[in-house]
Amino acid sequence: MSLTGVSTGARTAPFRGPAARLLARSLSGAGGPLRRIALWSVLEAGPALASGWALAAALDRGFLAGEPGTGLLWIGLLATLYVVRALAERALFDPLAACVEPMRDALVTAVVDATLSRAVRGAGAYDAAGVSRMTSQVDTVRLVVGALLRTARPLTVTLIATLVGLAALAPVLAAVVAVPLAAALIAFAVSMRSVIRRRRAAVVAEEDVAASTGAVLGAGRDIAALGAVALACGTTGRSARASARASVAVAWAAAARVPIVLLGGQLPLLLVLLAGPTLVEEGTVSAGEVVGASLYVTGSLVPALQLLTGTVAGLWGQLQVVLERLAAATEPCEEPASGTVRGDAPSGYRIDVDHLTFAYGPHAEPVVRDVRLSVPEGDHLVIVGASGVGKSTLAGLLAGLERPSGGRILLGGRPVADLGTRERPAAVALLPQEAYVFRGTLRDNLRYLAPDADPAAVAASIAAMGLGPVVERLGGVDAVLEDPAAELSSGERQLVAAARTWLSDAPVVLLDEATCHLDMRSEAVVEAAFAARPGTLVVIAHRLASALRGRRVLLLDGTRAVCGTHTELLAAEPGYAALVGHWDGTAPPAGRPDASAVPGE
Ligand SMILES: Nc1ncnc2c1ncn2[C@@H]1O[C@H](COP(=O)(O)OP(=O)(O)OP(=O)(O)O)[C@@H](O)[C@H]1O
Repeated sequence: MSLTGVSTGARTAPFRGPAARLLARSLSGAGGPLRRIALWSVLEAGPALASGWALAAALDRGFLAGEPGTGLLWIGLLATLYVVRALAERALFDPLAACVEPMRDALVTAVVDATLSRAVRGAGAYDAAGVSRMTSQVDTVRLVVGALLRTARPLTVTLIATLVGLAALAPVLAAVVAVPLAAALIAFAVSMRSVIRRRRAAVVAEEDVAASTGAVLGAGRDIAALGAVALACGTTGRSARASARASVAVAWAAAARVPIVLLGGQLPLLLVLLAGPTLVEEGTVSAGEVVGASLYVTGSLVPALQLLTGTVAGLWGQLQVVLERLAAATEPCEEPASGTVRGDAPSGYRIDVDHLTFAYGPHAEPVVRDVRLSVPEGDHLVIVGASGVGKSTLAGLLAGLERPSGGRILLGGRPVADLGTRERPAAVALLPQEAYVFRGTLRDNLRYLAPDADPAAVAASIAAMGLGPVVERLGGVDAVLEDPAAELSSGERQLVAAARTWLSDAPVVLLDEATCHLDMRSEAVVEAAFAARPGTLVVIAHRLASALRGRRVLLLDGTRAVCGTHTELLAAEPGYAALVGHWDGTAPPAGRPDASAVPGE
């Protein structure tokens, strides 16, 4: 099983499709630093280009020709090139950082954007653990790209410079080296397919271990109570063994690359040494050129091939797999109805709930079952019920955030779930428990749903919510909230979010325990302000006082939805009386529920 749902199929070619596009997108602003890196790489290539050539000259024109001073001069030149390379390597760190750090920011932004837009559009559950896992994968990409720029780049430069240097020194020896080297590079490219396939399988297997271990740890008490320890251990053990097998397969793929170094590095050296004496005798090459060619092979080619088949191959495979997973997770989801109302716009804002049923999965028990309800324009309805009975689910359905599994909800005659992403919050404002105050001024926060609100309207919303002391403490509505989570308490954040909703034009407001962090007095102020605001108010209550303030109460008891006034429900519904008793400890008097209430029948 893959946690991110990425296929483990046979797609093995490196950097195609979404993974390549994601990498290109994240590096799109790095043109300048990449050009600087390329420039410094040319200087870095000096020793690889000139080492064999300088050594051959030192021997042929210096030490072997009885001119040790000239020989030393050539050796000195080579040493200078090494110093220049060291300086170039040092200068590379700045452009490297300028390349990978913005890339990390771009990837994190893409991950968070995709997760938020999926959650907002209802295309997937909000997955905080997934965001955390993906941001750690982003860090892996940053580290691997940084490491590849430090290894693969000089490696490529070295390979090219070595071949150029060798060809300039002794073309015949260059030909001897080039043929097995080309064969080795082709074998390497082919082997990378299997490396990436095996590495992908290893990552998926690791995720399986994490998932199965997490499931077992999360249900530890249940497993112990069932006496199913052996069964649970068997499951996680199988995942662990599969992961170990996948890791061994990766190691075999790495080991299988050793012959590539023998083919592309050691064999050319052998050929140069075998052919050298004959070529020297024929006068085709000098002794110094044979030694110089050997230095090109042993000093540059063999280390480069070792680096290529070891570190670089591993990093490349890792980058490919991680980018694939990030690309799958950050694929944009479709914008429903391009933010417009499908079909006709709602006429009015009466809510009609007809045989509404909703389950969180195709095989799950319905949380909301066959509910019928009418909420006329301007109503003040309070929804109550035991914890977990489905109140928030119903609120989400009324706000059009969830689509009914059966039945329908009409707002002004139009299915609320069909409203576009812009019209929906303008028609139905859902204020949940977790108030979100974003970074910026208080004024921008308050006017988010009503960008045209004038200062007087903003001041009215502040007064209506009793937010004045908070605004004063922060230094006015234009004070910038740098870190709202730290600067405001949970209750203050709820007040800001409430004022924002109060200021909006939404004709229907749903308060889903939106005042749970306020004291009773502040909660009364907020609910009274919303009740006095034109439009419909639906409150999910967590206190008796909220139920008492409503015009009607809808009781969810898990099997039915019963609607009536507080007095009527108290009289006729033992479940409601029990809830009220739980809230304030009083015994319910007798009475009769509202006959017009529309429970599931
Ligand atoms: N996204 C979800 N996926 C699956 N099940 C869910 C999801 N959200 C809620 N549930 C389940 O649906 C049921 C109803 O949850 P809901 O939050 O609507 O109840 P509630 O009455 O609002 O509870 P509370 O008063 O504790 O907030 C619960 O059993 C809950 O575990």
